[in-house]
Amino acid sequence: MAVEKLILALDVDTLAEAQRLVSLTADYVGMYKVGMQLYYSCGPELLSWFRQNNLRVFLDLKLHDIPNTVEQASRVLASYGVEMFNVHAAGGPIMLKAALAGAQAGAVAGKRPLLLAVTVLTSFSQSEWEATLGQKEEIGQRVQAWARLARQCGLDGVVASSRELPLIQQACGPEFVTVIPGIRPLWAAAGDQQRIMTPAQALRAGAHYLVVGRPITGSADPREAARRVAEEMAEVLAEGGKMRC
Ligand SMILES: O=C(O)c1cc(=O)[nH]c(=O)n1[C@@H]1O[C@H](COP(=O)(O)O)[C@@H](O)[C@H]1O
Repeated sequence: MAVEKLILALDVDTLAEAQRLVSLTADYVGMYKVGMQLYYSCGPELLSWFRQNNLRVFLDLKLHDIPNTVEQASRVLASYGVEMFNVHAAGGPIMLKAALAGAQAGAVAGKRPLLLAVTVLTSFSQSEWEATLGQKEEIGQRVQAWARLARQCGLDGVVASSRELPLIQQACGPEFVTVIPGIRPLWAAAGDQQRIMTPAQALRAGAHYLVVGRPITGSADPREAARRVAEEMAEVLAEGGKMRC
């Protein structure tokens, strides 16, 4: 059965390849992420295929520009009827509020997408963050500050690594949506991801959604890889269900 909290990152070049991955994984995956690679390659028309097939989409284009540009782009993205999309928290409060206004203006049938703020990319380690960007603070502190800012600006949640979940929850409460990439089952290679956790660890830490890409899409058997991730998640979710009873 599909795990609603599992988002598969369709980082491929063509709609045909995306469709192949969807047909292999639809039994296990709750939502699909369309990111820069697929969107820039195919254009917005590809989203109509997802709409026609009632597939939920996280449109990951990470907007970051002056407020007016982000507001107008957000209006356009919201009009595609996607479930969620994202902007960079580093754009600051005026840009974040402009993104929200744009999302509201583009809402389809009165329903706007969830708007998420990307915090510190999961590909940064603390040492690289300090050495290459000259940052002085802990990544966790920056993520927490940006999560708090996003919430104050009316956004629905953040994209962050699972390691920062306690700090985000402390600042923003348990309802603030957390979308967590940098997910690596024990059997998958980390690649360029630095701040990682397994699906089970991330769910136990309280993540609302997990984003998984290459461990599934780069596998020789994407269907089996998706099944294994979904099974690991379902076990933890079942534990949570028992605890609540
Ligand atoms: O916004 C994102 O989705 C995102 C933010 C982030 O900090 N780290 C991150 O990996 N992502 C995206 O999540 C996906 C992770 O893919 P894999 O590393 O292949 O599992 C990619 O499509 C990234 O673009």
